[in-house]
Amino acid sequence: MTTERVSAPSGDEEDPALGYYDNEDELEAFSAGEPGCEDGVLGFSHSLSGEVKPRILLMGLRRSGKSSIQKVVFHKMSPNETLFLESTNKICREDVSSSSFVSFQIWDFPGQIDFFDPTFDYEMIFRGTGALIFVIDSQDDYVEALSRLHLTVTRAYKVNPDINFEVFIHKVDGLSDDHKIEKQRDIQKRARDDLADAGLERIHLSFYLTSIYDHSIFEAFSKVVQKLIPQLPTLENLLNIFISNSGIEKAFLFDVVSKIYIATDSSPVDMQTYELCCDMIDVVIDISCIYGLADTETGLPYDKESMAIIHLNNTTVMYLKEVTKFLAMVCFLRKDNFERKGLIDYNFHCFKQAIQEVFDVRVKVQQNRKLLTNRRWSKLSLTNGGLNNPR
Ligand SMILES: Nc1nc2c(ncn2[C@@H]2O[C@H](COP(=O)(O)OP(=O)(O)OP(=O)(O)O)[C@@H](O)[C@H]2O)c(=O)[nH]1
Repeated sequence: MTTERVSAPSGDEEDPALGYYDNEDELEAFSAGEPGCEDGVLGFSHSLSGEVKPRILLMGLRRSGKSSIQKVVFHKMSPNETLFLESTNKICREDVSSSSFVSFQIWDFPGQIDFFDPTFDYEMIFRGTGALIFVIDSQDDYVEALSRLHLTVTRAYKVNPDINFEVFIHKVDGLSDDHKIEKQRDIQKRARDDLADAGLERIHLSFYLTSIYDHSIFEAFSKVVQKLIPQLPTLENLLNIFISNSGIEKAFLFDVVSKIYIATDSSPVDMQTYELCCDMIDVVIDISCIYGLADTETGLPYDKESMAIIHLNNTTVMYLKEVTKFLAMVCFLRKDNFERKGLIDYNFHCFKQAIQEVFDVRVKVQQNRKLLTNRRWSKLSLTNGGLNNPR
């Protein structure tokens, strides 16, 4: 996945598929109201181009672990290195675009920000938001975090009831299993009671137990991202058809860099299977990085030929194959069924073609949107004597 800091914000069009809306005026208003923003991190010079990306906000009290989550998941930072992260004092916006399917912006908020300062245009922020992740430090007293969560969620809901509210009960690595469950139950109950007391029980909060020291943070992020992929039901369907015709037990579609799985078939996911997939991707990428040649476009040593087969000691076979330049399919199947590898490969070929068609539709939608935007701009510049042309 390519992660980059961007200076140009995304488009202003209403996205029929995603239902998000960005607007240049709004962005500029926000920019003006947030004096601490760095150019190049939050430069809102021109937003009327390109694709609208769903926005994921990372919020929570200071030192709850927001920046660490972002660095570990999207920058491959080792968890121990996060000990040396400095406190964030500006909103950091980052574009994560690895494919048409996994493409969004992450906004990391400083913990100490006065979120409801009148100069801070929170309405604009929430209006274009797809998911709000609220991080609660489970190793700390969470009373203040809960009241902050309540305030944030209720304000955000008023502006945009379509936001997915995701609560990460974070840093659970220090807790025993019983303790984890107890904490989750307590936090969940208090948060929901607070909403019920305010007559807002219709607001749905999803809870996840997370830690950067294991795979739980990747799994939680996968679920958050999946909710923002409008093609998810189609992808799931394609995977169901693929596995039922190939004698495969479980299949995941992974983003190879972040190890976020963007879709899986409809059978339940267990953590161990997910962890094995992550380990397999690490092995493939690490070996390729050492001995392979990096693709000039993506910078990744991962291409059409990339594949791996691992025979586990319990008669299960893991099979990884490249789907697109950023995506890989990882499957689990019995050894006996792997004897029909020709059939699996043929079905995989059909699956890949179907995925390509889904991609093409999305690309067409984006191109049409771009055309429409350009037309609107040329009309605007004509009426203003050519002075308004942003280019
Ligand atoms: N044990 C443990 N520590 C964590 C975890 N995630 C983050 N931390 C630690 O928590 C501390 C604070 O992390 P940050 O990512 O800087 O927190 P933040 O929320 O971005 O803080 P601000 O920028 O001040 O808002 C760091 O020392 C991290 O190493 C985790 O899952 N487990």
